Amino acid sequence: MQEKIGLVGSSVEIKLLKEALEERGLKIHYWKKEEFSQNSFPDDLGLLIYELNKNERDNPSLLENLLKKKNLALLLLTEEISLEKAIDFIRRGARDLKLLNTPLELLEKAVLYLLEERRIITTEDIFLTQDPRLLKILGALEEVAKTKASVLLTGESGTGKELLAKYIHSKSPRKGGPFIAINCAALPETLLESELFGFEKGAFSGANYKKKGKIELADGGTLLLDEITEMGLNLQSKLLRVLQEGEIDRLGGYHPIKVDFRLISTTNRDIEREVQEGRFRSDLFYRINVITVKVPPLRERRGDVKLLAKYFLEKFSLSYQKKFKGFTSQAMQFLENYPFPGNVRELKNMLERAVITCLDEEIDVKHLTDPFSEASLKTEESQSESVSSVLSNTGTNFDNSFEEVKPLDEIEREAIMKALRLTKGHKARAAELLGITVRTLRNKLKEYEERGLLSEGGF
Ligand SMILES: Nc1ncnc2c1ncn2[C@@H]1O[C@H](COP(=O)(O)OP(=O)(O)OP(=O)(O)O)[C@@H](O)[C@H]1O
Repeated sequence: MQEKIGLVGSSVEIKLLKEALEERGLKIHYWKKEEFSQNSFPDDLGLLIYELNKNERDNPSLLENLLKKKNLALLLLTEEISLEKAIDFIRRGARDLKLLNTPLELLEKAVLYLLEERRIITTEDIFLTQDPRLLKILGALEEVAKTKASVLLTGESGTGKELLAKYIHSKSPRKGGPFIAINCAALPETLLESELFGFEKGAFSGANYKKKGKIELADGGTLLLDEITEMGLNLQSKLLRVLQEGEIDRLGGYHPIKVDFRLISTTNRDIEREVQEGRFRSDLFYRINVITVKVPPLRERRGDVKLLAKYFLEKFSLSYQKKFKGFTSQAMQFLENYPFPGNVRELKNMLERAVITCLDEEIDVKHLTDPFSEASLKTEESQSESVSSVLSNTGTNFDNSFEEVKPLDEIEREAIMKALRLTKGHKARAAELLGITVRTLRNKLKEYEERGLLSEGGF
């Protein structure tokens, strides 16, 4: 999606704009003025940011070929221009026109607005990172993407596994094909089977029509099996057969159907342990993990917090049409120290909530913390006190007393127990408060139970 942005120009402003957009993780096709030809550039450009030279500024017909391209949003950047000429450009098909001395921030906004409008950046998040380990992984995955190798993505919930799977698909020769995802934990076994394999009319009572399964729908593209470790042993054997034979049998079908797809699987469980304990077939395990990537939790790549926080702030400001100067220094400090048990998903939810609730110019700690949390339910006067209590509850430590630093998994467990206490054991509400999925919460509780960390009396 991202390569659909082009930029033409040689002025300092254009270069600064290019840098600013790249810092947001956007990929840009860039041409110097003398290198660009109106007649040959990628067909799939959705937005072209184009700097006018003096000749072009005085004579809009010189841009005729660009202006008449229906599917291209053209943003023109220019030095002083007469109102009459500016209107002429817009009439002839330019989408927007800005002066080169417009502040960079506003130029960026105009570009982001058009990207939103063209759905170049709204529908999907761009996988943003500046973490050296993840950048290396992205580079390696670009190579892997060219092959058909199965990829297993492991890592905690909310770390971006599904987004990474989409990244692999977008870099693969199959990118023009479908990307089909199914969450194996979300459906009971029999439903999952019919969703995956499809069925013929009359295959079982209630099958009044023929339905293609997700595997068949992924033909020519990529199939993402989210939470593959939640699949039962019976279905695992069927999946293994598909991978071995390259064909599927619809339920109730007479003939196998050839399928060609790349498999990407994800799990946030210790899959090797699942194999050792007999819950996951070892032969299937070897088939699905030709390449394994462990996506690190957000707390282990603190540099990404700032980058992602700014990105989500921009994204949601655009969606909700609000304007903010940025974060207060306390808010930034909070973000930099908060452990994010729900990873990027939690950060994203936090920023969306902040954008909705903030009526000030800057996002402050009070906007980042959940309005339904215990601390936030206190009165206005005690707000600053409650903010510091939120910080200390989450293990944030602004002095140098090392003995107060707790291991992150302990802080995480305390946060979970507190959420359960506050919601009187209501798992869905607790998960919402924590910014994680109910499934993750269940998995965590199961793990605590196995480790004997749950007290007899409940939370
Ligand atoms: N590096 C990133 N850049 C931008 N957005 C991100 C990034 N990582 C995750 N996100 C966003 O955070 C949310 C959670 O990501 P995603 O669903 O990919 O996580 P996951 O690891 O698959 O979670 P789960 O295991 O719970 O399914 C999504 O909205 C995704 O777009």
